[in-house]
Amino acid sequence: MSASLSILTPILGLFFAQRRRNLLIGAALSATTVAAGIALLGLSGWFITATGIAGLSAATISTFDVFMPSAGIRLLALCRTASRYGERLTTHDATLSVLAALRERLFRGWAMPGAARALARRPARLLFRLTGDIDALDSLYLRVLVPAGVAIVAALAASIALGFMNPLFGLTAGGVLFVAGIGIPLLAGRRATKHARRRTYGIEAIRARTIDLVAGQTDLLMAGRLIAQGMAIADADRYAAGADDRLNRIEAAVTVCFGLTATALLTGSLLTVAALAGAGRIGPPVATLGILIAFAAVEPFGALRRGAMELGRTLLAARRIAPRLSADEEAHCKAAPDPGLSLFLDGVTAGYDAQTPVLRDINLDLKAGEKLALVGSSGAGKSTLLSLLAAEMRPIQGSVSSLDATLLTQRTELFRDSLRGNLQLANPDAADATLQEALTAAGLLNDVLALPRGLDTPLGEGGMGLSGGQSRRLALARLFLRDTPLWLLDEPTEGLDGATARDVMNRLADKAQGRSLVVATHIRREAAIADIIAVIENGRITEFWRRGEAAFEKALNRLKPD
Ligand SMILES: Nc1ncnc2c1ncn2[C@@H]1O[C@H](COP(=O)(O)OP(=O)(O)OP(=O)(O)O)[C@@H](O)[C@H]1O
Repeated sequence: MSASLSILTPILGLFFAQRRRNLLIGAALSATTVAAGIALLGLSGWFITATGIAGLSAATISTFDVFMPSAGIRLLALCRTASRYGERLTTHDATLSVLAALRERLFRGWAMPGAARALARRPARLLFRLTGDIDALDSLYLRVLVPAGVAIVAALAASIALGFMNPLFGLTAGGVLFVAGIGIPLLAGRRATKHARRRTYGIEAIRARTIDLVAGQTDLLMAGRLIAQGMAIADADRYAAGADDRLNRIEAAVTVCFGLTATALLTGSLLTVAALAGAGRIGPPVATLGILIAFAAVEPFGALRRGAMELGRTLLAARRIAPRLSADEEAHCKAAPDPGLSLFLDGVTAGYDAQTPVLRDINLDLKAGEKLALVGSSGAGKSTLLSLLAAEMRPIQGSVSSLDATLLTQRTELFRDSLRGNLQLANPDAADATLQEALTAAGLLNDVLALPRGLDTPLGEGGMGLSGGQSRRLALARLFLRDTPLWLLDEPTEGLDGATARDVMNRLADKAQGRSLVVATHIRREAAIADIIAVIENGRITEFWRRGEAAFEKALNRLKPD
């Protein structure tokens, strides 16, 4: 368990690094609320009993001071209300702002090179990290740490107060409160971890399968798998519900344990104060005070019940998020090549798993400003090489260094946003004039100006509302807005008609002047832009020709004609 708790260290570090003052003030106010509540209940009990006894005789009725205790009760009541209000304000504000910062940090991590591939492979899982896991962390401070701290303060305060009546009484009550109050939530947290993890996986599966059902409805229907997919969702639902059921049982067991502890403590306290009062060591008002203090000291432990259940979920969330927090950002940054080079690969082996490398022993360098075409049959490893250069993946062996690069993938990724929003992804600060310049270079400005809302035209999911050619030109305009010294293009004109494709390539060649370019292609018109052709077969570079060499033209002529 201590190993599990150590997982919380980076998360706690983040909490306290960001809003240390507010979190500490919140915890202090929380402890004040509980201490005031215990004192209020104890003092009220003492006051009622003492007043009743004083009223029994005419001699004491006139000397009994009712003003001080009642003023004390009013003060404690006010203090409790004010500190509870202040605590809610401070702790919730601090927690929410820490979580917002954490969400931003994770999001930035996933916007880095390398993350797109992971996101594409496990979209549901990563979405859950940003939503469910971060939400689970808000329990860490509010429902686990603060209640645990407050419960310890309450146990200490009760132990000291009862210790004044009888040291053994104080020690025993404090011991029971500590052992049960902290032990039960820890045990429950430990038992809940497995089920919390299952519940999380179940919910992830429900989300992923439901998205597949909605997005792939037509394909599923054609393959006769629609009902099977529905059943797969029901399976995931049953799995999550089973885990939920186990968690509810654990929660119910915690409630029973806390109830039994509270009853045992109260019974013990009642018997102890009765014995002390019987022996004349304390009077009836102090006996009432003792029982009520024990009664009030149990209350904060009730709040830990929820925390105990959340502990499993929180530990799991922390375990999943912590590596991302400690992952050094430089790990994803590529090394820069020697001056004068735009990229340098030395003995590179790479692949999607270490057992089956896709690229083997690749040695390649490209001077700054040179343009390289990667050709080879389908599945040879061209796109994989581009991913390596874009730092989307890391080599299994060897080293890769390249200048800052922009990757234009085979698919045009357009979002449900305005045309302007889709363009500004490449350069969030770009003004309309810059966007229009990029659109002109991509040959799309006239089409955009013909639209009634121009740059404000909303696009549907996946760029719906634009033709294939227009979408590709929009992707091109986005590339032009990225002023990086190296552009990586994966079949940039695939799927376009000949005239549009030639136009796109001319515009690309224009804009690429002075930059380095690597284009993965099967088509002659795309490779024709290059100074060098590298042929990849089965993950190895088998040929390497420079413009001017006879074999360069031969290699070009082997490609698919325009
Ligand atoms: N995300 C992935 N996970 C696992 N294997 C992959 C992944 N992407 C590609 N591969 C495999 O890696 C090998 C090389 O694929 P890659 O896409 O690099 O080839 P390519 O030369 O670009 O092909 P094409 O010309 O058809 O685009 C193929 O066997 C492919 O199945």
